[in-house]
Amino acid sequence: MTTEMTMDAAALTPVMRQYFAAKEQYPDCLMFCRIGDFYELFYEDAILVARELQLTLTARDKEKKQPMCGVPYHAAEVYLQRLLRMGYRIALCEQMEDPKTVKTIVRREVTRVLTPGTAMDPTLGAEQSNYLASVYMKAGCAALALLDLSTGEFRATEFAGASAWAGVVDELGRVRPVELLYSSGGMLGGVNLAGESETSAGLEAIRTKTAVEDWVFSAEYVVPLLRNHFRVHSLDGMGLGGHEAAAVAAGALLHYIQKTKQGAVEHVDGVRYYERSTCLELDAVSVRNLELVEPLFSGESAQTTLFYTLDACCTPMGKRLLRATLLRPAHELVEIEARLEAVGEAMASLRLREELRRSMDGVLDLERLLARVALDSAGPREVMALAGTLGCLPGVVRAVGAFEARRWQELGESFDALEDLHALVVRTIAEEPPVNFSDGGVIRVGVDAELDELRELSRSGRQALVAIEERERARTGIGSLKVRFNSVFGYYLEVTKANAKAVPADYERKQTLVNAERFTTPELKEYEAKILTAQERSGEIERRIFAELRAALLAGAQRMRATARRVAEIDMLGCFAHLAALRGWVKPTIEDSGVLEFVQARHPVVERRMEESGAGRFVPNSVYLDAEVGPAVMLITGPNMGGKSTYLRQAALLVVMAQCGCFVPAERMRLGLVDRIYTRIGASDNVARGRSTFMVEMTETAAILNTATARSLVLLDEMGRGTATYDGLSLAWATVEHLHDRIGARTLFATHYHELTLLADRLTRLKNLRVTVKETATGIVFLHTVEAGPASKSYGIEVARLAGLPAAVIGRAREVLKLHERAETQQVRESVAVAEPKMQMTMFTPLSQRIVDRLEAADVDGLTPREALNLLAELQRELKG
Ligand SMILES: Nc1ncnc2c1ncn2[C@@H]1O[C@H](COP(=O)(O)OP(=O)(O)OP(=O)(O)O)[C@@H](O)[C@H]1O
Repeated sequence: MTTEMTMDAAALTPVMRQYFAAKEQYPDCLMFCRIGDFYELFYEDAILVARELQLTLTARDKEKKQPMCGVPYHAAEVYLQRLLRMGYRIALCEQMEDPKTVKTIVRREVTRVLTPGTAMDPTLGAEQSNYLASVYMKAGCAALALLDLSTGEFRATEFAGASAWAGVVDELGRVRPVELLYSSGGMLGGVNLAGESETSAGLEAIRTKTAVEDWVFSAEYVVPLLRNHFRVHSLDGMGLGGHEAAAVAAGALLHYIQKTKQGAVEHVDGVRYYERSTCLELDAVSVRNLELVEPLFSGESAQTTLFYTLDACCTPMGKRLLRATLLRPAHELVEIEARLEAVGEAMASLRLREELRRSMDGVLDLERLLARVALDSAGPREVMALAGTLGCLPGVVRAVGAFEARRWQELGESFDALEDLHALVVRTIAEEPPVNFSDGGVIRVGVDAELDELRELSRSGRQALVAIEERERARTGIGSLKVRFNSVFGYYLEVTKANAKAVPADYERKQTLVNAERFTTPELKEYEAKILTAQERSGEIERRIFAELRAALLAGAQRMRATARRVAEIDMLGCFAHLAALRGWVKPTIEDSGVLEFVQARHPVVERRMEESGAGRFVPNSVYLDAEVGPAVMLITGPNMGGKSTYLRQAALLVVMAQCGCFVPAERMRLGLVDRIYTRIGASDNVARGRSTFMVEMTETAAILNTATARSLVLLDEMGRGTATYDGLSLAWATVEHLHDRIGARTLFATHYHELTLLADRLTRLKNLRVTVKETATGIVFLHTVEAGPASKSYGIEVARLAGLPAAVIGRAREVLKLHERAETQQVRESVAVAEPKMQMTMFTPLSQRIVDRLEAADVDGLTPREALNLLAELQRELKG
């Protein structure tokens, strides 16, 4: 608030005083102040919102010192959502009394705070999540908690050691929360959240970062808070025992939800401790590079993602689980095999598979409907939709029961079909309830005797009115006379102006309009009172019964969420089976070894896109890697556009799919469990964020070399391209050696440096592969097959010719290339020699070292010419031996 505005505050109207009081409580929120039919904003908020939403800025006073703008109450939702999407926080300051009944100014209070992480965005896609995150760091340990209020999913994790914070940032980069909470006094606030470190891309993407008071982040405060909310004695059962930091992060989230008054959040009925090591780890860079769930560049079509290609799920829960699974594929043999077995069985029977998938046809978003019931934003129609979904569940269990695989059996046996809850809703709510409560008729006939009686009363009352209308028409002879109702005047008799003369003396005038006169009679008043009281009372009863129903449903929240999880898994496995059958995919063999083998495999996304666009057929390829006995490193050379990147990505995607429990597009695949996939692929768009491409590349490479294990899969594409040729070559060279000698990870290394292919002579577990081309009279044709051996030449100039570079430039480039190749061959011979440690040693035998020492010791200035000549002769003698 500026000084000028504070001064104004002294002479404020009562409404403005209320406004300032609210604003003081929620200084970081845009204050939407309800005044009559509008939400009004004032001062800086008004200026900002008018600009962001292109609203007209007005003022409350003549001098224009109190800027103001507003949006109509009934259309506010759209505006609020737009601001939330921009990352703003909003406080709703509502009228707490009915203006009609209050003589003085109505009381106003902030009833709810909307923030990107707490508000439900109605346009949120079924497969998307709306995570609110919170981070907490204490000595050597960094914790992260995530909550999706739209489904009730709530989990927390911890990272330890020197790279604990990097772990949190990486997880944030993968999960992409919309809002992040951190301790206002914590070190994170100042240092890392400002986005200073190289690894903070995960943080930069989060628009809304909210500082929460420091004291909230303490076990003393949050542990009882969590225990009370979940109604448990100890948090150990949720896996939080011994994970105090994770509990603190989770507790801070719960505190925030309560502080921002999100209403009843019974559907948030537990928090789960999770560990990343139980899954195949994918860092944020790889998730992005491999386009697992989002296209590489935002705004591009999502059709390039693995998620898009694999999503044949029938339910929103299935879609969300598929997406989450792609980000965290399994790393346990037993788990993966259980899924593959289930998929295989469902794939084998078209009839049973179709029955299973059809059984989920009517299943809507159980978790989100439940969340709406909990947050009290569900109307009668939503509750009926929930019932519709509950009604489908017995069919789902039946369909699952037809299978024999262990996983299907487990899912079927633990499946709670929630028949009691379904029956309860159906028993209580009318078959086709109105959208709004005020219309009445939400509760089914027969549920409450008093309600039925009152309804009968108002029905007969309305019939009586029809009778009155008819009788009065006959009595007055006015054919157009009508009995009508409005909320201000109640029931009345309406007569057109022209007929006003014929009105009898016992009519009491109520209101005069341009064309008509309105009257009442004592009899009409009496019926009016009867009908209105009956309606009011039945409204009360309907609301009470609805609230009871809501409470009963919420009491079953935990069961519903457990069922939703089962539906999600059934759906995802059904989807995998469907794809396997449709596209002829095969079951991968998973084992505990260092092997990665696929035969005649295809890139699932590229293949599908080629099919859809009619761009020809994808050429299948094979690979064989074995970290234990070799070959562990494959060096892939070949022309641009030859298919190197596609080959690399294909390997990673197949590993991800297999470890998710999905069949794969190949003739055969054998996979020793992969603990982590690392990718360093192509140029990223970090340049736009002000970082050099080379710096990013080296940071990513450093992360790989420092953390990859013998069980990892490493993909390196075009390493070293961002710097001078020899720098790049040397770095790539040393990197390959390190991966080969020290780490022994399964590695695919695509490169333009042909010099590297010479490494195959020296590194026993390295092999060369090349993408092939056919040279024809008119130029080169890409065959896209991968075969053993190094590429014979670069073809870069050929590709440039295909791209349409002028003939003169192409000709000259060929000349320059020849010159360089001659010089380079020489240089490379030398570098191979240097790379051999043995040869390096021969430069410094003990003998020559003595000569060097003597030369170094000689006092050149003090030597006479004769002494110098003697020394020289002596040294020469020694050398000649
Ligand atoms: N096996 C394949 N079958 C059919 N088309 C393929 C195959 N592999 C790649 N392609 C197509 O060839 C084109 C080039 O592939 P890719 O980008 O993988 O080549 P590259 O060798 O990595 O090129 P650069 O070195 O320029 O990055 C892409 O359009 C891709 O769809």
